[in-house]
Amino acid sequence: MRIEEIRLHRIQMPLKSPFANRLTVVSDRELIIVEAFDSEGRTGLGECVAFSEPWYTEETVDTCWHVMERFLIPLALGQPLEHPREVSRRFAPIRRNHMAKAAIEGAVWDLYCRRRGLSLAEALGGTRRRIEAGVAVGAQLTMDRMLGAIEERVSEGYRRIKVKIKPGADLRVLERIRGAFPDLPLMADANSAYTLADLPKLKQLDDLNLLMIEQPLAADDIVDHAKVQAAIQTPVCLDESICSVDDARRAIELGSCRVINVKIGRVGGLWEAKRIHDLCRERGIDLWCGGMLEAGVSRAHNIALASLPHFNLPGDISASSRYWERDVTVPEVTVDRGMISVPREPGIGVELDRHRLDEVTVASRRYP
Ligand SMILES: O=C(O)CCC(=O)c1ccccc1C(=O)O
Ligand SMILES: [Mg+2]
Repeated sequence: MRIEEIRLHRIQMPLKSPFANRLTVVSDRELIIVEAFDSEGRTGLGECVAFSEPWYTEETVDTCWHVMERFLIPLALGQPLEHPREVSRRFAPIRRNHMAKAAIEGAVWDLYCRRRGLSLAEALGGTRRRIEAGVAVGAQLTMDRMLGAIEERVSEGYRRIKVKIKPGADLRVLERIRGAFPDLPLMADANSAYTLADLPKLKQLDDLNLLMIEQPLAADDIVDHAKVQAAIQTPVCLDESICSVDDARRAIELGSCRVINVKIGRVGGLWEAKRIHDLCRERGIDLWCGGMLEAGVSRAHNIALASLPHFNLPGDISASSRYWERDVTVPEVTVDRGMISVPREPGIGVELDRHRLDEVTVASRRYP
């Protein structure tokens, strides 16, 4: 197969309600939708999940557009590709820029699958027909609102709730939530809010029966996380620290985590994500698929990935309606008694809603 043309669409969509964590508040989500075309005019879809500002990783919508336009798209166009796994090899001369790479690679996967009449889940080795849905609740202004937001998600059927914590809003908040929902599968994401000096506080979380604590320490650390995991009973999950299968291997060897949250964008694509899946299965490390407040294209990629057998915990994969009044893809993703169906149509199983895409597009370009 040859990629003859690539189109980028920069979009901006308001979230139904702002999503707050300790680092930022996201109200308007900017994203880049990627279309890759073969010579027969078939299309594959990708989505770049970088944010407008570099608070989660160093990439932004602008840096991704630049890196795709200037470096990645020229490498992707023209030369024949046998299989999407070759894309990451072709991008290897470009350092990092994982979200930019994953966006193009994702479009190539979708195109490859549509050409072959395979669903993305099948092509990746997925075995589940339905996956468990979990949901993240953003920081709230008051405790009552937090409990109300959780109640709402629980009544929608979500199988696991994640809340954001930071110093000053951690133990007390979690105790209140635990008091109101004694049996709820509950976890906390710190987005690097703590240091080793907070170890006594992190130990106190052990009484709360949390599924895990996500990314307590720095985004670039795996050494101190090993000290935390050795000192506490609650499983440590790494998010920001894992940017490749090699990062995952080193973290596992050091004992830095018992769980990994894999995000396709953060690790540079589906192929790398699948390799992390295979490694976690071999080493007995729990695994789930994270979220990026994404639109329907990336959501569809996540669902296909999470159908692999070792995704053994509910991820941050929620219904389209969790974040969007109207998404750029159809059909929308729905949650039925806490489960999401894995599409069986060729490719990612969703199409662009052109009318909606046009409504939210701020810039489009085609290459070459
Ligand atoms: O529901 C989602 O899409 C994920 C919510 C979430 O926690 C998150 C959202 C944006 C960036 C980072 C994170 C995170 O997992 O740390
Ligand atoms: Mg996280």
